[in-house]
Amino acid sequence: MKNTRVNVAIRVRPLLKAEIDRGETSTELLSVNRKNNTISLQASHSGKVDKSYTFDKVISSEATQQEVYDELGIQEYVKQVIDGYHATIFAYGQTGSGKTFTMEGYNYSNGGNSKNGPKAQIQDGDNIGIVPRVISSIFSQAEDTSKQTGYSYRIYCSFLQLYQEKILDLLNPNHSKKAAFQGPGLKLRWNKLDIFTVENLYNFECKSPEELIKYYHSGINNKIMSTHNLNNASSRSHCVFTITCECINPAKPDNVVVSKLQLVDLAGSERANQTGVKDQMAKESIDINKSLFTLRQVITALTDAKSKDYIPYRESKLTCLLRQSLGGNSYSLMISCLTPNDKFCDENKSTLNYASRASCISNRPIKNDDPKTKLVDSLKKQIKILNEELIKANRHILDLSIVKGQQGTFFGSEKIKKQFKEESQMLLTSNGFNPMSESKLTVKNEDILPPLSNLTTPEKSIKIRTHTDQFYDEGDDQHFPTHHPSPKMKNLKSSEIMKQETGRKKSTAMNAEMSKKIEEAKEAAFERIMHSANIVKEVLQRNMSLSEDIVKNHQIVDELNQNVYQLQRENEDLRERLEILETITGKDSSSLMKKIRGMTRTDEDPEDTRETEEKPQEDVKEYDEKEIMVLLTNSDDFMVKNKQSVINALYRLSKDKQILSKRIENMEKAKIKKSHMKLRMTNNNFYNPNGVPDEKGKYKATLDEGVDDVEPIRSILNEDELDFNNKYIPPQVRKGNKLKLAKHTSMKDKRSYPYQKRASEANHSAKSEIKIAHSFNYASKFRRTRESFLENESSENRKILVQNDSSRRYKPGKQGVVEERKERLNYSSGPHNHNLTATSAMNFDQNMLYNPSRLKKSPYEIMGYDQPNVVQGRKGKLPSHSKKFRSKKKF
Ligand SMILES: Nc1ncnc2c1ncn2[C@@H]1O[C@H](COP(=O)(O)OP(=O)(O)OP(=O)(O)O)[C@@H](O)[C@H]1O
Repeated sequence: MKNTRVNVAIRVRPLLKAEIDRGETSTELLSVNRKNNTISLQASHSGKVDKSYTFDKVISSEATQQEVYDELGIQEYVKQVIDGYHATIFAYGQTGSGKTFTMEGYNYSNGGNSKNGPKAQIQDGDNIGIVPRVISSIFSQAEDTSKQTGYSYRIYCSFLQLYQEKILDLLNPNHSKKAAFQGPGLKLRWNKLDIFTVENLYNFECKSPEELIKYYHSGINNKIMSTHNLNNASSRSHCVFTITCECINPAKPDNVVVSKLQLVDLAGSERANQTGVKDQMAKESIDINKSLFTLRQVITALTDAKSKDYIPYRESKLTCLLRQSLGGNSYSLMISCLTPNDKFCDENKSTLNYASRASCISNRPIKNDDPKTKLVDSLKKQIKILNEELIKANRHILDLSIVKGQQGTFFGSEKIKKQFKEESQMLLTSNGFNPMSESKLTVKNEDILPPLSNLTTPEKSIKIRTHTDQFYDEGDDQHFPTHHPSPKMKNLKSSEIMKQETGRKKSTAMNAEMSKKIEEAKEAAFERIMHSANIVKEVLQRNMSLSEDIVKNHQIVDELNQNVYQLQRENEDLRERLEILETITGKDSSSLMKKIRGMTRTDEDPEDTRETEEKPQEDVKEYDEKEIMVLLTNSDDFMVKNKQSVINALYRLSKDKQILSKRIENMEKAKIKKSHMKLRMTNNNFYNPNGVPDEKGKYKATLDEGVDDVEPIRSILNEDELDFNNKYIPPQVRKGNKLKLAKHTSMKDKRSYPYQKRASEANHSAKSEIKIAHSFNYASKFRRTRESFLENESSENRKILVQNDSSRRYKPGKQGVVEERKERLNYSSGPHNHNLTATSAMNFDQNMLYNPSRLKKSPYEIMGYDQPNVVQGRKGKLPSHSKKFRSKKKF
């Protein structure tokens, strides 16, 4: 198994005729060097190179489809699949950048009344893209390999689209019906190895390229396309065409190798203000952006050493489907498409950044052998190792048997036993033993010596002699007849014995002297060695301390790089969150973006900075959005506050939006009932964003039961910003600041309890009153937020938005001047009535929200968190709305 990177190629499309007609330009913002495979991005119109990137392949706009196919080495990927490996080719980039053109290459009709939008005009020719070329190539490659190896191949195909997080089968006719879009779609299952498979997906066997391409074309016709400002035929779903290849070896018919080639055409990221999409298409756009956001998170996590432990594959079905392609066992190629249009410099930069990150992802392709065959192979390997061990053991027994002069008992297969017996017989005969005297040689611990076969010949002979001498001294006549001393010794005369004795003494003395000298020499040598070893040790120690220093320095550099990288990531995160904000609110955040860019840019683009400085600061206390701006512009710790304030703003906006829609609904009902406007408030209006119930357990309603506020901004929240109920946790609470949490809880209790007590005494549904008050709070808060939005809207939009706001009972004005205060609803209230007059509600509203000093001190405001103020008043009384009372009252 070898590691391989995800290969990344860049393709820049030419400027389209429609773009030229609109007067859009491509003023070398992207300069492509096809030779070096580099692409540089120039800082807007300044001519300065902003950043230069190098990829595996960079293809400029004039390249033909055939050149793209050849230069990207698509044939190689097909070959890997034939050889039994998985491969993935996917196109990535913003909308209209040429992904579908690269993968399919067909022209699209102009949509019209067609059910699924523009239709592909299937044609053959030079313009066909990667998939049709792969289809014709895979069969020919399979045939060639089959001729060489004798293997046979079976080819299958499946085609799915991921539309609004639903998997739909493009080859299943039922899935192209409208009902299918409303259904749950196909299920995604995964196994222990985290391999995801789509349940019940049609998989057709194809005998020829014609059959395969027929299925591909029928799938293309079923996919959902639409027209928007940036693309006449824009994919509204991510499409995955999978070619499965089964390879059968006739010698091992049970071993079927199954490999897959995934060809993915992703939908492009898009901005609502550029594409001009509305209604259903706007929803599609949010889903596309969400899944691409997760894809980018996966790419980031795979290349970030810190977050490698958790890769968020499961957060989107798209990333589940690409699990094996990114950080998995597949050969992968990412084709990042760019548009040369100057307008999309930021989008191109983002694409290039993620492409360059993706090129650092490493995959581990493995051959997809049949699991049974894999097991058999591994068992065979084990048997081989065990046989080798057995041979070693037998050799050991053989050596011992020679030493003892006996035939040993050998182990293993008959063949091995026979081989060793013959060898041992030969050796015993050559050493003068009787090979026939076979005995059971028991191997004791002390017998286990290093195998003699491993030693060189002289050593071997010495060893054998040592053992034989040992037996000789013991006088083992029977087994060592040729070496037995007794007969010779008996025949020696005494003088000869004497001579031998003297000679032996002399030689012993000489030997002793020699051994003394040797010992001395040894000691001297040892000292010298020790001295040298000490020097080496010192040098090594010095080296070690030096290398430690180097490692430390590297760590410091790494940390610094990490910090820089982190800042860049946060900056990009912010941009993306703003995009999502823009998609949610339908509002152009480009002015905000400009400011942020102005903030982060220090040395360049003085124009932007000036613009930020010149814009007068407005009353920050009055408007939430301006509060954010102040945070953004004045903060030292820019990134942290910036992120938090954007989250707060998103959070408030999403809440306000939902509350407003509820409010509108209620008001509509009220209108119908004319004289008896009963505001039946359900628990839904009442919520406790921190999920902390009061001590009486009265405030059980949580975000989950009430408005599901987190969902629209969920994708931009980090794990640690949500509690186990998936609720957003404000930073102060998250940090475990118990004091603040306690204060926050007790204040809420103080304010709520007397009111409830009073309500129960009066047999009055305080709850519903509180809820109404909340509802009004929301409405007016929304109004304030809306006012700030309206300021930036064109007069036309402003008019429409104001008209649409059916809950607009208060005219815009500073510090809550209620102009329609006189309005009384024809509706009675009393202690036994479960409802509350609109006047009372207005009073709550006025009292609680339009007193700026109170607002300023609200704990929720201090915490940067938008909690509706719980009704506050004197015990047992409804809070007064008189000016006098209002001015006295304080938190
Ligand atoms: N290399 C190219 N040469 C000529 N025309 C191209 C090239 N690339 C793209 N185009 C044209 O640009 C337009 C947009 O391309 P395409 O539909 O492939 O974009 P896309 O990235 O798939 O967009 P979306 O994400 O919205 O589906 C099409 O009209 C296509 O024909």
